[in-house]
Amino acid sequence: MEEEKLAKSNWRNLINIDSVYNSDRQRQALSLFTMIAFAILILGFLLLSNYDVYSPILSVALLVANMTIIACTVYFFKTGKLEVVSLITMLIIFIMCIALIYTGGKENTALYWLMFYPVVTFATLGVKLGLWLSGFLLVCCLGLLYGPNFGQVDYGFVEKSRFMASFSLVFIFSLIGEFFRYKSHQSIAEITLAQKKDAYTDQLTGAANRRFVTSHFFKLVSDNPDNYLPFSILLLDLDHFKSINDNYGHDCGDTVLIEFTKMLESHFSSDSIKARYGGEEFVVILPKATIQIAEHIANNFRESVANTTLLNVDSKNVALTCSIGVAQVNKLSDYNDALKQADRCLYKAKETGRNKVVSAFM
Ligand SMILES: Nc1nc2c(ncn2[C@@H]2O[C@H](COP(=O)(O)OP(=O)(O)OP(=O)(O)O)[C@@H](O)[C@H]2O)c(=O)[nH]1
Repeated sequence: MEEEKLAKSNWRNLINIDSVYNSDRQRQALSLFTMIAFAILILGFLLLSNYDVYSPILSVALLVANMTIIACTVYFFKTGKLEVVSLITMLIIFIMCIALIYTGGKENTALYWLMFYPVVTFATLGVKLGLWLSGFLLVCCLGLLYGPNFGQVDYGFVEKSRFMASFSLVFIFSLIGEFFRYKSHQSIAEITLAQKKDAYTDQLTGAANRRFVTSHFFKLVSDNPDNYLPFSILLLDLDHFKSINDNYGHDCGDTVLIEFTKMLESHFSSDSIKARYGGEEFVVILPKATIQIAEHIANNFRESVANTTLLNVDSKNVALTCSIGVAQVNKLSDYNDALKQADRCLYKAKETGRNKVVSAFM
């Protein structure tokens, strides 16, 4: 599609792929809460069966971790703030991991329990935050296992080195897995956006098509009615267009449609929607415009079409005009009725001589 043709088509910026991002968010939420369910059970079980063996520091850390993730789950269901909940949960589990290494857990087996941390952090927080939190835990492990003694338990040399090696591998593999998952998700999102834009674009003129209006624009209006309603519909139709095709050929007819679309783009404000509804029929939607304003704008446009050369054949200008029917939409459910009204007005404009604007207001 020519860039020039679409230069002013800011309707394309209205197209989004929220559904793709919502399904990724759903994946993140499902991962987090399934893992949380397991974590609550395991932490509860460990605490109940080992409270007499664990050091008080570890028992308190496990209890606080369990209470916090239960509170976070409740908070998520009340507010839907997934990112905040994921971050708080992983920070609390981070502190629990430090307490585990520091105290050694039951019979100094704490190190085994740390392996899950990078896997869960990358899956729930993504590459950047996963890198920060898991990387920081790796550094803390290094400090606690090989650094100065702050009262932490002593692990054997072989145990420490094997743990560091395997924990680093889990960290690196989790990072690689999440990085490429993120990259492929981005490509899928870009492909989906391109396909969606393509599906909503009229191939000949580069204007929006009818599907854009009924599938996408309607949703925008129902989500933000105050930004759009009331709006006016202009139904535009080129006069005697068939004779252009018959006299100058189909390619010339196509050129006229493209030039007419460029006129629509340049004449109407960038927040209005201009769509080709089929053949030589176009719809312009003017947000927050009453029928009186729309009728005035439509008349200006009709005049400028009549005064513009849309087609020049053998250095001769071919005169073209358009007829326009106008109607107002006060609520979205009225759209189809208003479109029929605009269609009746357009028919009247054609019947009464063409190169006219007829509005449902008159
Ligand atoms: N070149 C070209 N012609 C098209 C296209 N789509 C529809 N048409 C032609 O548009 C013409 C529409 O003709 P009519 O519906 O009779 O309307 P009209 O000649 O404009 O007459 P009035 O609307 O009554 O003024 C037909 O000849 C279609 O073949 C297109 O994409 N390209």
